[in-house]
Amino acid sequence: MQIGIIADDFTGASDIALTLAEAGFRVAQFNGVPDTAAEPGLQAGVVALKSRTAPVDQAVAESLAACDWLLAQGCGQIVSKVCSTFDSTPQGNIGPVLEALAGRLGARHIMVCPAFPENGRSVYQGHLFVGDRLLNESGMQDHPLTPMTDADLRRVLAAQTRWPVAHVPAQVVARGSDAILAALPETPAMVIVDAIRDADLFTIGTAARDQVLLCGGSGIALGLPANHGAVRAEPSWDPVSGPGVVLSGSCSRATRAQVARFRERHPSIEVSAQAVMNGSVTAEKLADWVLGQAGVPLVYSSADPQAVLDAQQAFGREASAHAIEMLFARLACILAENGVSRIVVAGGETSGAVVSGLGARVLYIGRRIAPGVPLVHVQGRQLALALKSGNFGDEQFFETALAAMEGGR
Ligand SMILES: Nc1ncnc2c1ncn2[C@@H]1O[C@H](COP(=O)(O)OP(=O)(O)O)[C@@H](O)[C@H]1O
Ligand SMILES: O=C(O)[C@@H](O)C(=O)COP(=O)(O)O
Repeated sequence: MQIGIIADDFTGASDIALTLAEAGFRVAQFNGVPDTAAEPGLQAGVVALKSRTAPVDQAVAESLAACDWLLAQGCGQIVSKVCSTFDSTPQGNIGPVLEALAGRLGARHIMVCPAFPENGRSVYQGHLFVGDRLLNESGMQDHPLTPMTDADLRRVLAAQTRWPVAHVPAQVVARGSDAILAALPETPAMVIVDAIRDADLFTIGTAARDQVLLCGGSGIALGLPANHGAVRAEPSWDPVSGPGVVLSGSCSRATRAQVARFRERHPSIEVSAQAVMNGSVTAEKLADWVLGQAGVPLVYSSADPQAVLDAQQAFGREASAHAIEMLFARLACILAENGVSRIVVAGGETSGAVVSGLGARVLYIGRRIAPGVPLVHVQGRQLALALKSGNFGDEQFFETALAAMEGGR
């Protein structure tokens, strides 16, 4: 393997795995740190962790374990994959994880760029935009676990690390990869690099040829396979048919619109945090309901910011999130055991829980359903998944994903 990715959540992992696959690399997603060697012939491995919201010590330990495994597979470059909206808790895992990885790898500079222009995330003058809004006005300020209230990435990162945080502005990036390298400070630093177009990310990829450690969203990987001579290609997909289900634990704006649309045309059931916490809803009861439906049903806990806030005030932020995630994990496990073979999941934390519930250790990446979301196939099983990041996909995403799994559109 040449490039190793440590992803802080599962949707993010499949997002960057798609970028690498489309750039022509043979890639697999590993859910958690594997305890055996990877199959031969892979050029990139993505280790998916559920560390974005974990306590700092745990996130650091898991990231180092992932790094060690990737180094043992031969990787010469490590990418720490974070969200394109730079999601982190107020305690902040991104800075401490990068410090630890830099220590392990001997990195002096860490270029940091979460831009994903195709999905509207751009970094300009150190600030992160979602479309034409600053991050803190994009809806991310209401995220259930990682509210983002500051768009200045230099300030966000500086609050999480003892390292100096430098900045390479768009004007320098536009001058090319040598200009980026020349702009890196002489002393060790984390460096926010602006990118507003894919072309900027390709330039950053070229500049990063000899950098042992990088940090970013999936866009940071756009130009990396070309450094190894890879040529762009569409990943292949073997169709999977059979019963399907949509599981949505994401409360992000895009997901709520997708839920609203899907509900109009398909059987659906809402799960409230209250019902999960008082035990009146269980995975077993939900599975009975799902398996009794004609067509593809939707189970969702997706709720607006006020409902989420009410639940958090009543039961606690972590406790309500954890209980809902465990419900989806158990539900997915029962459904797969009963023949459900197409599962669309909305939400990064939710996807982590579901994939763990399914006991899926290795995922192969198929073609794209939407920017940042590939079809994925669980190794050794007739089971297709789509792990959709909260804010990705258009309103028809769920229907598109289910059809794409069967080979159609
Ligand atoms: N109704 C709800 N009330 C409180 N928390 C919720 C509710 N529904 C989902 N959650 C929690 O919110 C979090 C959503 O995060 P995630 O799945 O990563 O979605 P996204 O990709 O949109 O960020 C999960 O931990 C989930 O369990
Ligand atoms: O970079 C991104 O935006 C995604 O790859 C990602 O990490 C999304 O996280 P969630 O919104 O929590 O699914």
